Amino acid sequence: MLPDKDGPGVGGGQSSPEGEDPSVSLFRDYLRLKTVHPEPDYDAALRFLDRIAEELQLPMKKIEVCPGRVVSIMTWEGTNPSLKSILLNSHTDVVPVFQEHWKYDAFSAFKDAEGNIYARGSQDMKCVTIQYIQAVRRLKAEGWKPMRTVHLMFVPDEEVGGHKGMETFVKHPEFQKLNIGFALDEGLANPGEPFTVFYGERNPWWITVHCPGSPGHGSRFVENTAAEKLVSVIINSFLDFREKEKHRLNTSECFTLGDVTTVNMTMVKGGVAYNVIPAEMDVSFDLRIPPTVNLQEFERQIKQWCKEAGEDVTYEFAQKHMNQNVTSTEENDPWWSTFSAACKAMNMTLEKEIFPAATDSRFIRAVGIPAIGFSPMNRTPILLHDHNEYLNEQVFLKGISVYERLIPALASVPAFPDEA
Ligand code: MET
Ligand SMILES: [Zn+2]
Ligand SMILES: [Zn+2]
Repeated sequence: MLPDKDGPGVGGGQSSPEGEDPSVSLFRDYLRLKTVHPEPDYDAALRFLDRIAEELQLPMKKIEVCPGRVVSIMTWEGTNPSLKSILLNSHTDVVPVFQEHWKYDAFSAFKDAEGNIYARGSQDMKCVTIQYIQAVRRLKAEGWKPMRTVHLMFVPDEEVGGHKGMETFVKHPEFQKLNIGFALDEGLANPGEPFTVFYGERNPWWITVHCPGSPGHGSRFVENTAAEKLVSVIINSFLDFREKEKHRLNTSECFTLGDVTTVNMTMVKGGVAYNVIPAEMDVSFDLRIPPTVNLQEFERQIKQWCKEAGEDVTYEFAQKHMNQNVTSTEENDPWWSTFSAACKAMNMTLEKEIFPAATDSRFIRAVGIPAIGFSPMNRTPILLHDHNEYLNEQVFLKGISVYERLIPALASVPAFPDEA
């Protein structure tokens, strides 16, 4: 089959490849925008979203949270706008690709004979962005109106830690003005029939351990070297702990990745020449810690590991998320019960988990707003950040219908006693 040569389509589907659902064409157009790190083309995404807002006839607000980093919000005002609103969140950026490992150009959104659409962002999370948009488009076309206001939010820089995106924006007065009661954000695919939903996340800690030591000539037995401390930190502490956690995950039937701590050594630095013993070596780790772990105790453990490696061994954090809020999935919680009942009514089975990586939901939960991570992709291998990331068009289309039911359900949650 020849690669698809159709140019970018338009939202209404005016230039869809023949026989293709216009929602699929719109999805593929969006996938072709190179919002890829390290230099995402955010302007292209903003132009795309501007056009959508115009088509949907929804007002769009843009807030530049940091230079060149704009959060945009399309607002569908509810019939009772004083009630708390519903947030449909998605990030616009995607992670880099190793093109040589891809079957197709990662930004061509090639669709194969089975309807699998290959592109960076097809699962993470451009699918969800377009699903929200198309669900809203259909609901508007049907003449339905929300009671609670619905905000569609498009955020930059999630994939690089959210510092110039959601982390900053949740503290902005414009965020508070949105008066959000409940948020939906990204989840993960599920290879089986059920859908996975995430009610919390592991805390990401990015840590660098500095190991100073005595320098000297590479031909001698110098005492107290940086390398000896580095080995002690790596082997006797972090990686030992890593093995224990891996064992805990592999021997427990009821654990998923989100229930244990992962540790990965991701960077090592140090040294200038073969024959010069360096005065310092640094090692960095990516840690992901479940919300059930006592973080103060865990940091004491890290401090102890460093101390055992040498009195002068220190550490610093590049990322240290401390908030452990999780979202209620009790049946008496009005948001959860509405969400789960709507899924049940569509015969969907849900698997509740802790998200193993990190999303912008952690910042939303940290300011006290309940958030559920959910990307409606079942029968789909988990391929986010991987080579040959794809999503089947039928799964994608089904997801639009899912939001077409979820949005009205959530926007109709009756006023709480404390709401105006
Ligand atoms: C820890 S910052 C978040 C970046 C990315 N989503 C990850 O989980 O690695
Ligand atoms: Zn994502
Ligand atoms: Zn991601």
